[in-house]
Amino acid sequence: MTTDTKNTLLPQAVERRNPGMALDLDWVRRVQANTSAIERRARTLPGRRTVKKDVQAAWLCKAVSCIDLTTLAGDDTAGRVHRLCAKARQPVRADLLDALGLDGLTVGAVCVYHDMIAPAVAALAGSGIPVAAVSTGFPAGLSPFHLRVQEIEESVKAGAREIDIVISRRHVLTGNWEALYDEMRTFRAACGEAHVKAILATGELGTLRNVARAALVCMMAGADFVKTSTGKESVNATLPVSLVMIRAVRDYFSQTGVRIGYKPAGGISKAKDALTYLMLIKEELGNTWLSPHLFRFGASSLLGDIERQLEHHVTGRYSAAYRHAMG
Ligand SMILES: O=C[C@H](O)COP(=O)(O)O
Repeated sequence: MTTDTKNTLLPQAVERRNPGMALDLDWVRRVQANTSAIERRARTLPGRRTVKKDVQAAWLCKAVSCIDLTTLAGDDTAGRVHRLCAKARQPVRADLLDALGLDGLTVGAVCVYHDMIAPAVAALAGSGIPVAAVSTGFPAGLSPFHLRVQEIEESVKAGAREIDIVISRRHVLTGNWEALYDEMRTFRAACGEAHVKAILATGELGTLRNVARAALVCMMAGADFVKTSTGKESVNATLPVSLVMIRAVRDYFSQTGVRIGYKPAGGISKAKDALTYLMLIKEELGNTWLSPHLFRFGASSLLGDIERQLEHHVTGRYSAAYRHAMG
């Protein structure tokens, strides 16, 4: 992979949405997941394919451009969100960026709870960085349905350009694909022009087959992205789950010609893990998906480790982690 020709990784205009399609239950029921084969393939990924030096630095910058820089804590304040947004605008120190030959670099989005949209929108004004809001009774998604829909509408009105919804896990666990489809369809309609990411909460779906089927149904109902986790489940993003979801994205593309984005989220905090995910995307989906339009990391602390690695690449030294702290 090379860096973009103009040496900038700044936000670009948004491309085509997923229009969705009618629910195709035959297709959903045909979907299987060979757990042992998937786990075997996942075990081959970390550390096997390494990229070195300049290429690695370019990949790490690409990873930064794909981060949904996230704060989803009960004690979030406008001050914390302002600091996070300052980091989103300039995720890597200017001297490091210079040494890496990049003119511009931002993260993909800033992801917050509904109440923090206004300070985030204000702090990101003019940057082109979208605000993503978690809505629909995040993280459990168990508030009354009409309130979940209303929350989306309020978040869009407050300026969120991306909405991360949580699905009702029980629809998956009971195989009620019609209910999941209708729910997702309603959420997507409430989003209007805002892009919608469907959080599957894969750690609570029981089986990889359920993960594959849930991803497919959400795509049929118009999800622009499928996302693994809220970050609040006991098991969040994993490589086997990612393989299953990425292959669902690939199948959906081959059947419909529509590209859906993928967002692993929760527990991704190391630069080397980010590289593994980028390799996985490249190998399974191809270079087109290595773009913030089609790939995001949901992460609160990944950026700090990537910046440390980039600093090491440029200066040959590591500084203490607190020098790259946020919040
Ligand atoms: O969607 C993003 C996650 O909530 C972030 O999870 P993390 O704090 O484990 O990086």
